[in-house]
Amino acid sequence: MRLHVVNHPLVSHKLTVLRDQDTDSPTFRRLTDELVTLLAYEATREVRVAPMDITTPVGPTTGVYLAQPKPMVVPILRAGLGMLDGMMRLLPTAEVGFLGMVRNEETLEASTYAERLPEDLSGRQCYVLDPMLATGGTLAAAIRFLTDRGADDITAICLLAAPEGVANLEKGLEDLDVPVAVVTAALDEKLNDKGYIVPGLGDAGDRLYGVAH
Ligand SMILES: O=P(O)(O)OC[C@H]1O[C@H](OP(=O)(O)OP(=O)(O)O)[C@H](O)[C@@H]1O
Ligand SMILES: O=c1cc[nH]c(=O)[nH]1
Ligand SMILES: [Mg+2]
Repeated sequence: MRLHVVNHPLVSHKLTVLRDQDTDSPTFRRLTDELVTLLAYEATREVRVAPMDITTPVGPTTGVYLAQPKPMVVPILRAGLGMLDGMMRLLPTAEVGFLGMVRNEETLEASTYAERLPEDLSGRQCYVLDPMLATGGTLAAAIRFLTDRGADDITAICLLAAPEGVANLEKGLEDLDVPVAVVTAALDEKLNDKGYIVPGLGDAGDRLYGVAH
């Protein structure tokens, strides 16, 4: 598994405001959107392209276009939905599939409550969107779900990651014969005893959309 922590002053600045407990929901949503677009630029570095001949007003040349099959963008509900527009701004022709997952706040086990994805993802590059990589349980299950359907290249975009979650993910996917990359704006210090990222930003879903329970 490849971990890429995007090191850029604009990313750090936006992330600082995002983390601030006094940042309200509308601002939190806008900053999430902006951060994702910046992270997506790095995350799509290996997106598959094919050569294409075109003619400019001055003469012929060969460029590239996004290869078929189209990339699949997979936001993990709820919080990942806040990252979708920012991603689609860079990859407007991608397809979108949805995974609804929730972490049990007592056991920290992730479970899937909804899915809307093609049965066959053979040969598809998938971009998973989830702001928080905490214990890694949610992302590990999501990646396994996609590779079980044939996805052959997975990149996850997360706003924040915890070292424990990265290690768990690496271990949990050891047997997987599919390249996996995680692109994040920051690798934080640790998890607290409730499985929250420290210093983190709190509950991403609640800060985007309001308290769920
Ligand atoms: O790495 P993990 O320990 O599995 O935790 C991370 C998950 O927890 C949060 O989702 P949550 O269960 O709060 O659902 P929500 O997005 O609906 O708020 C977050 O959005 C991730 O999906
Ligand atoms: O810090 C955390 C951990 C899991 N989910 C969140 O939204 N935040
Ligand atoms: Mg939540």
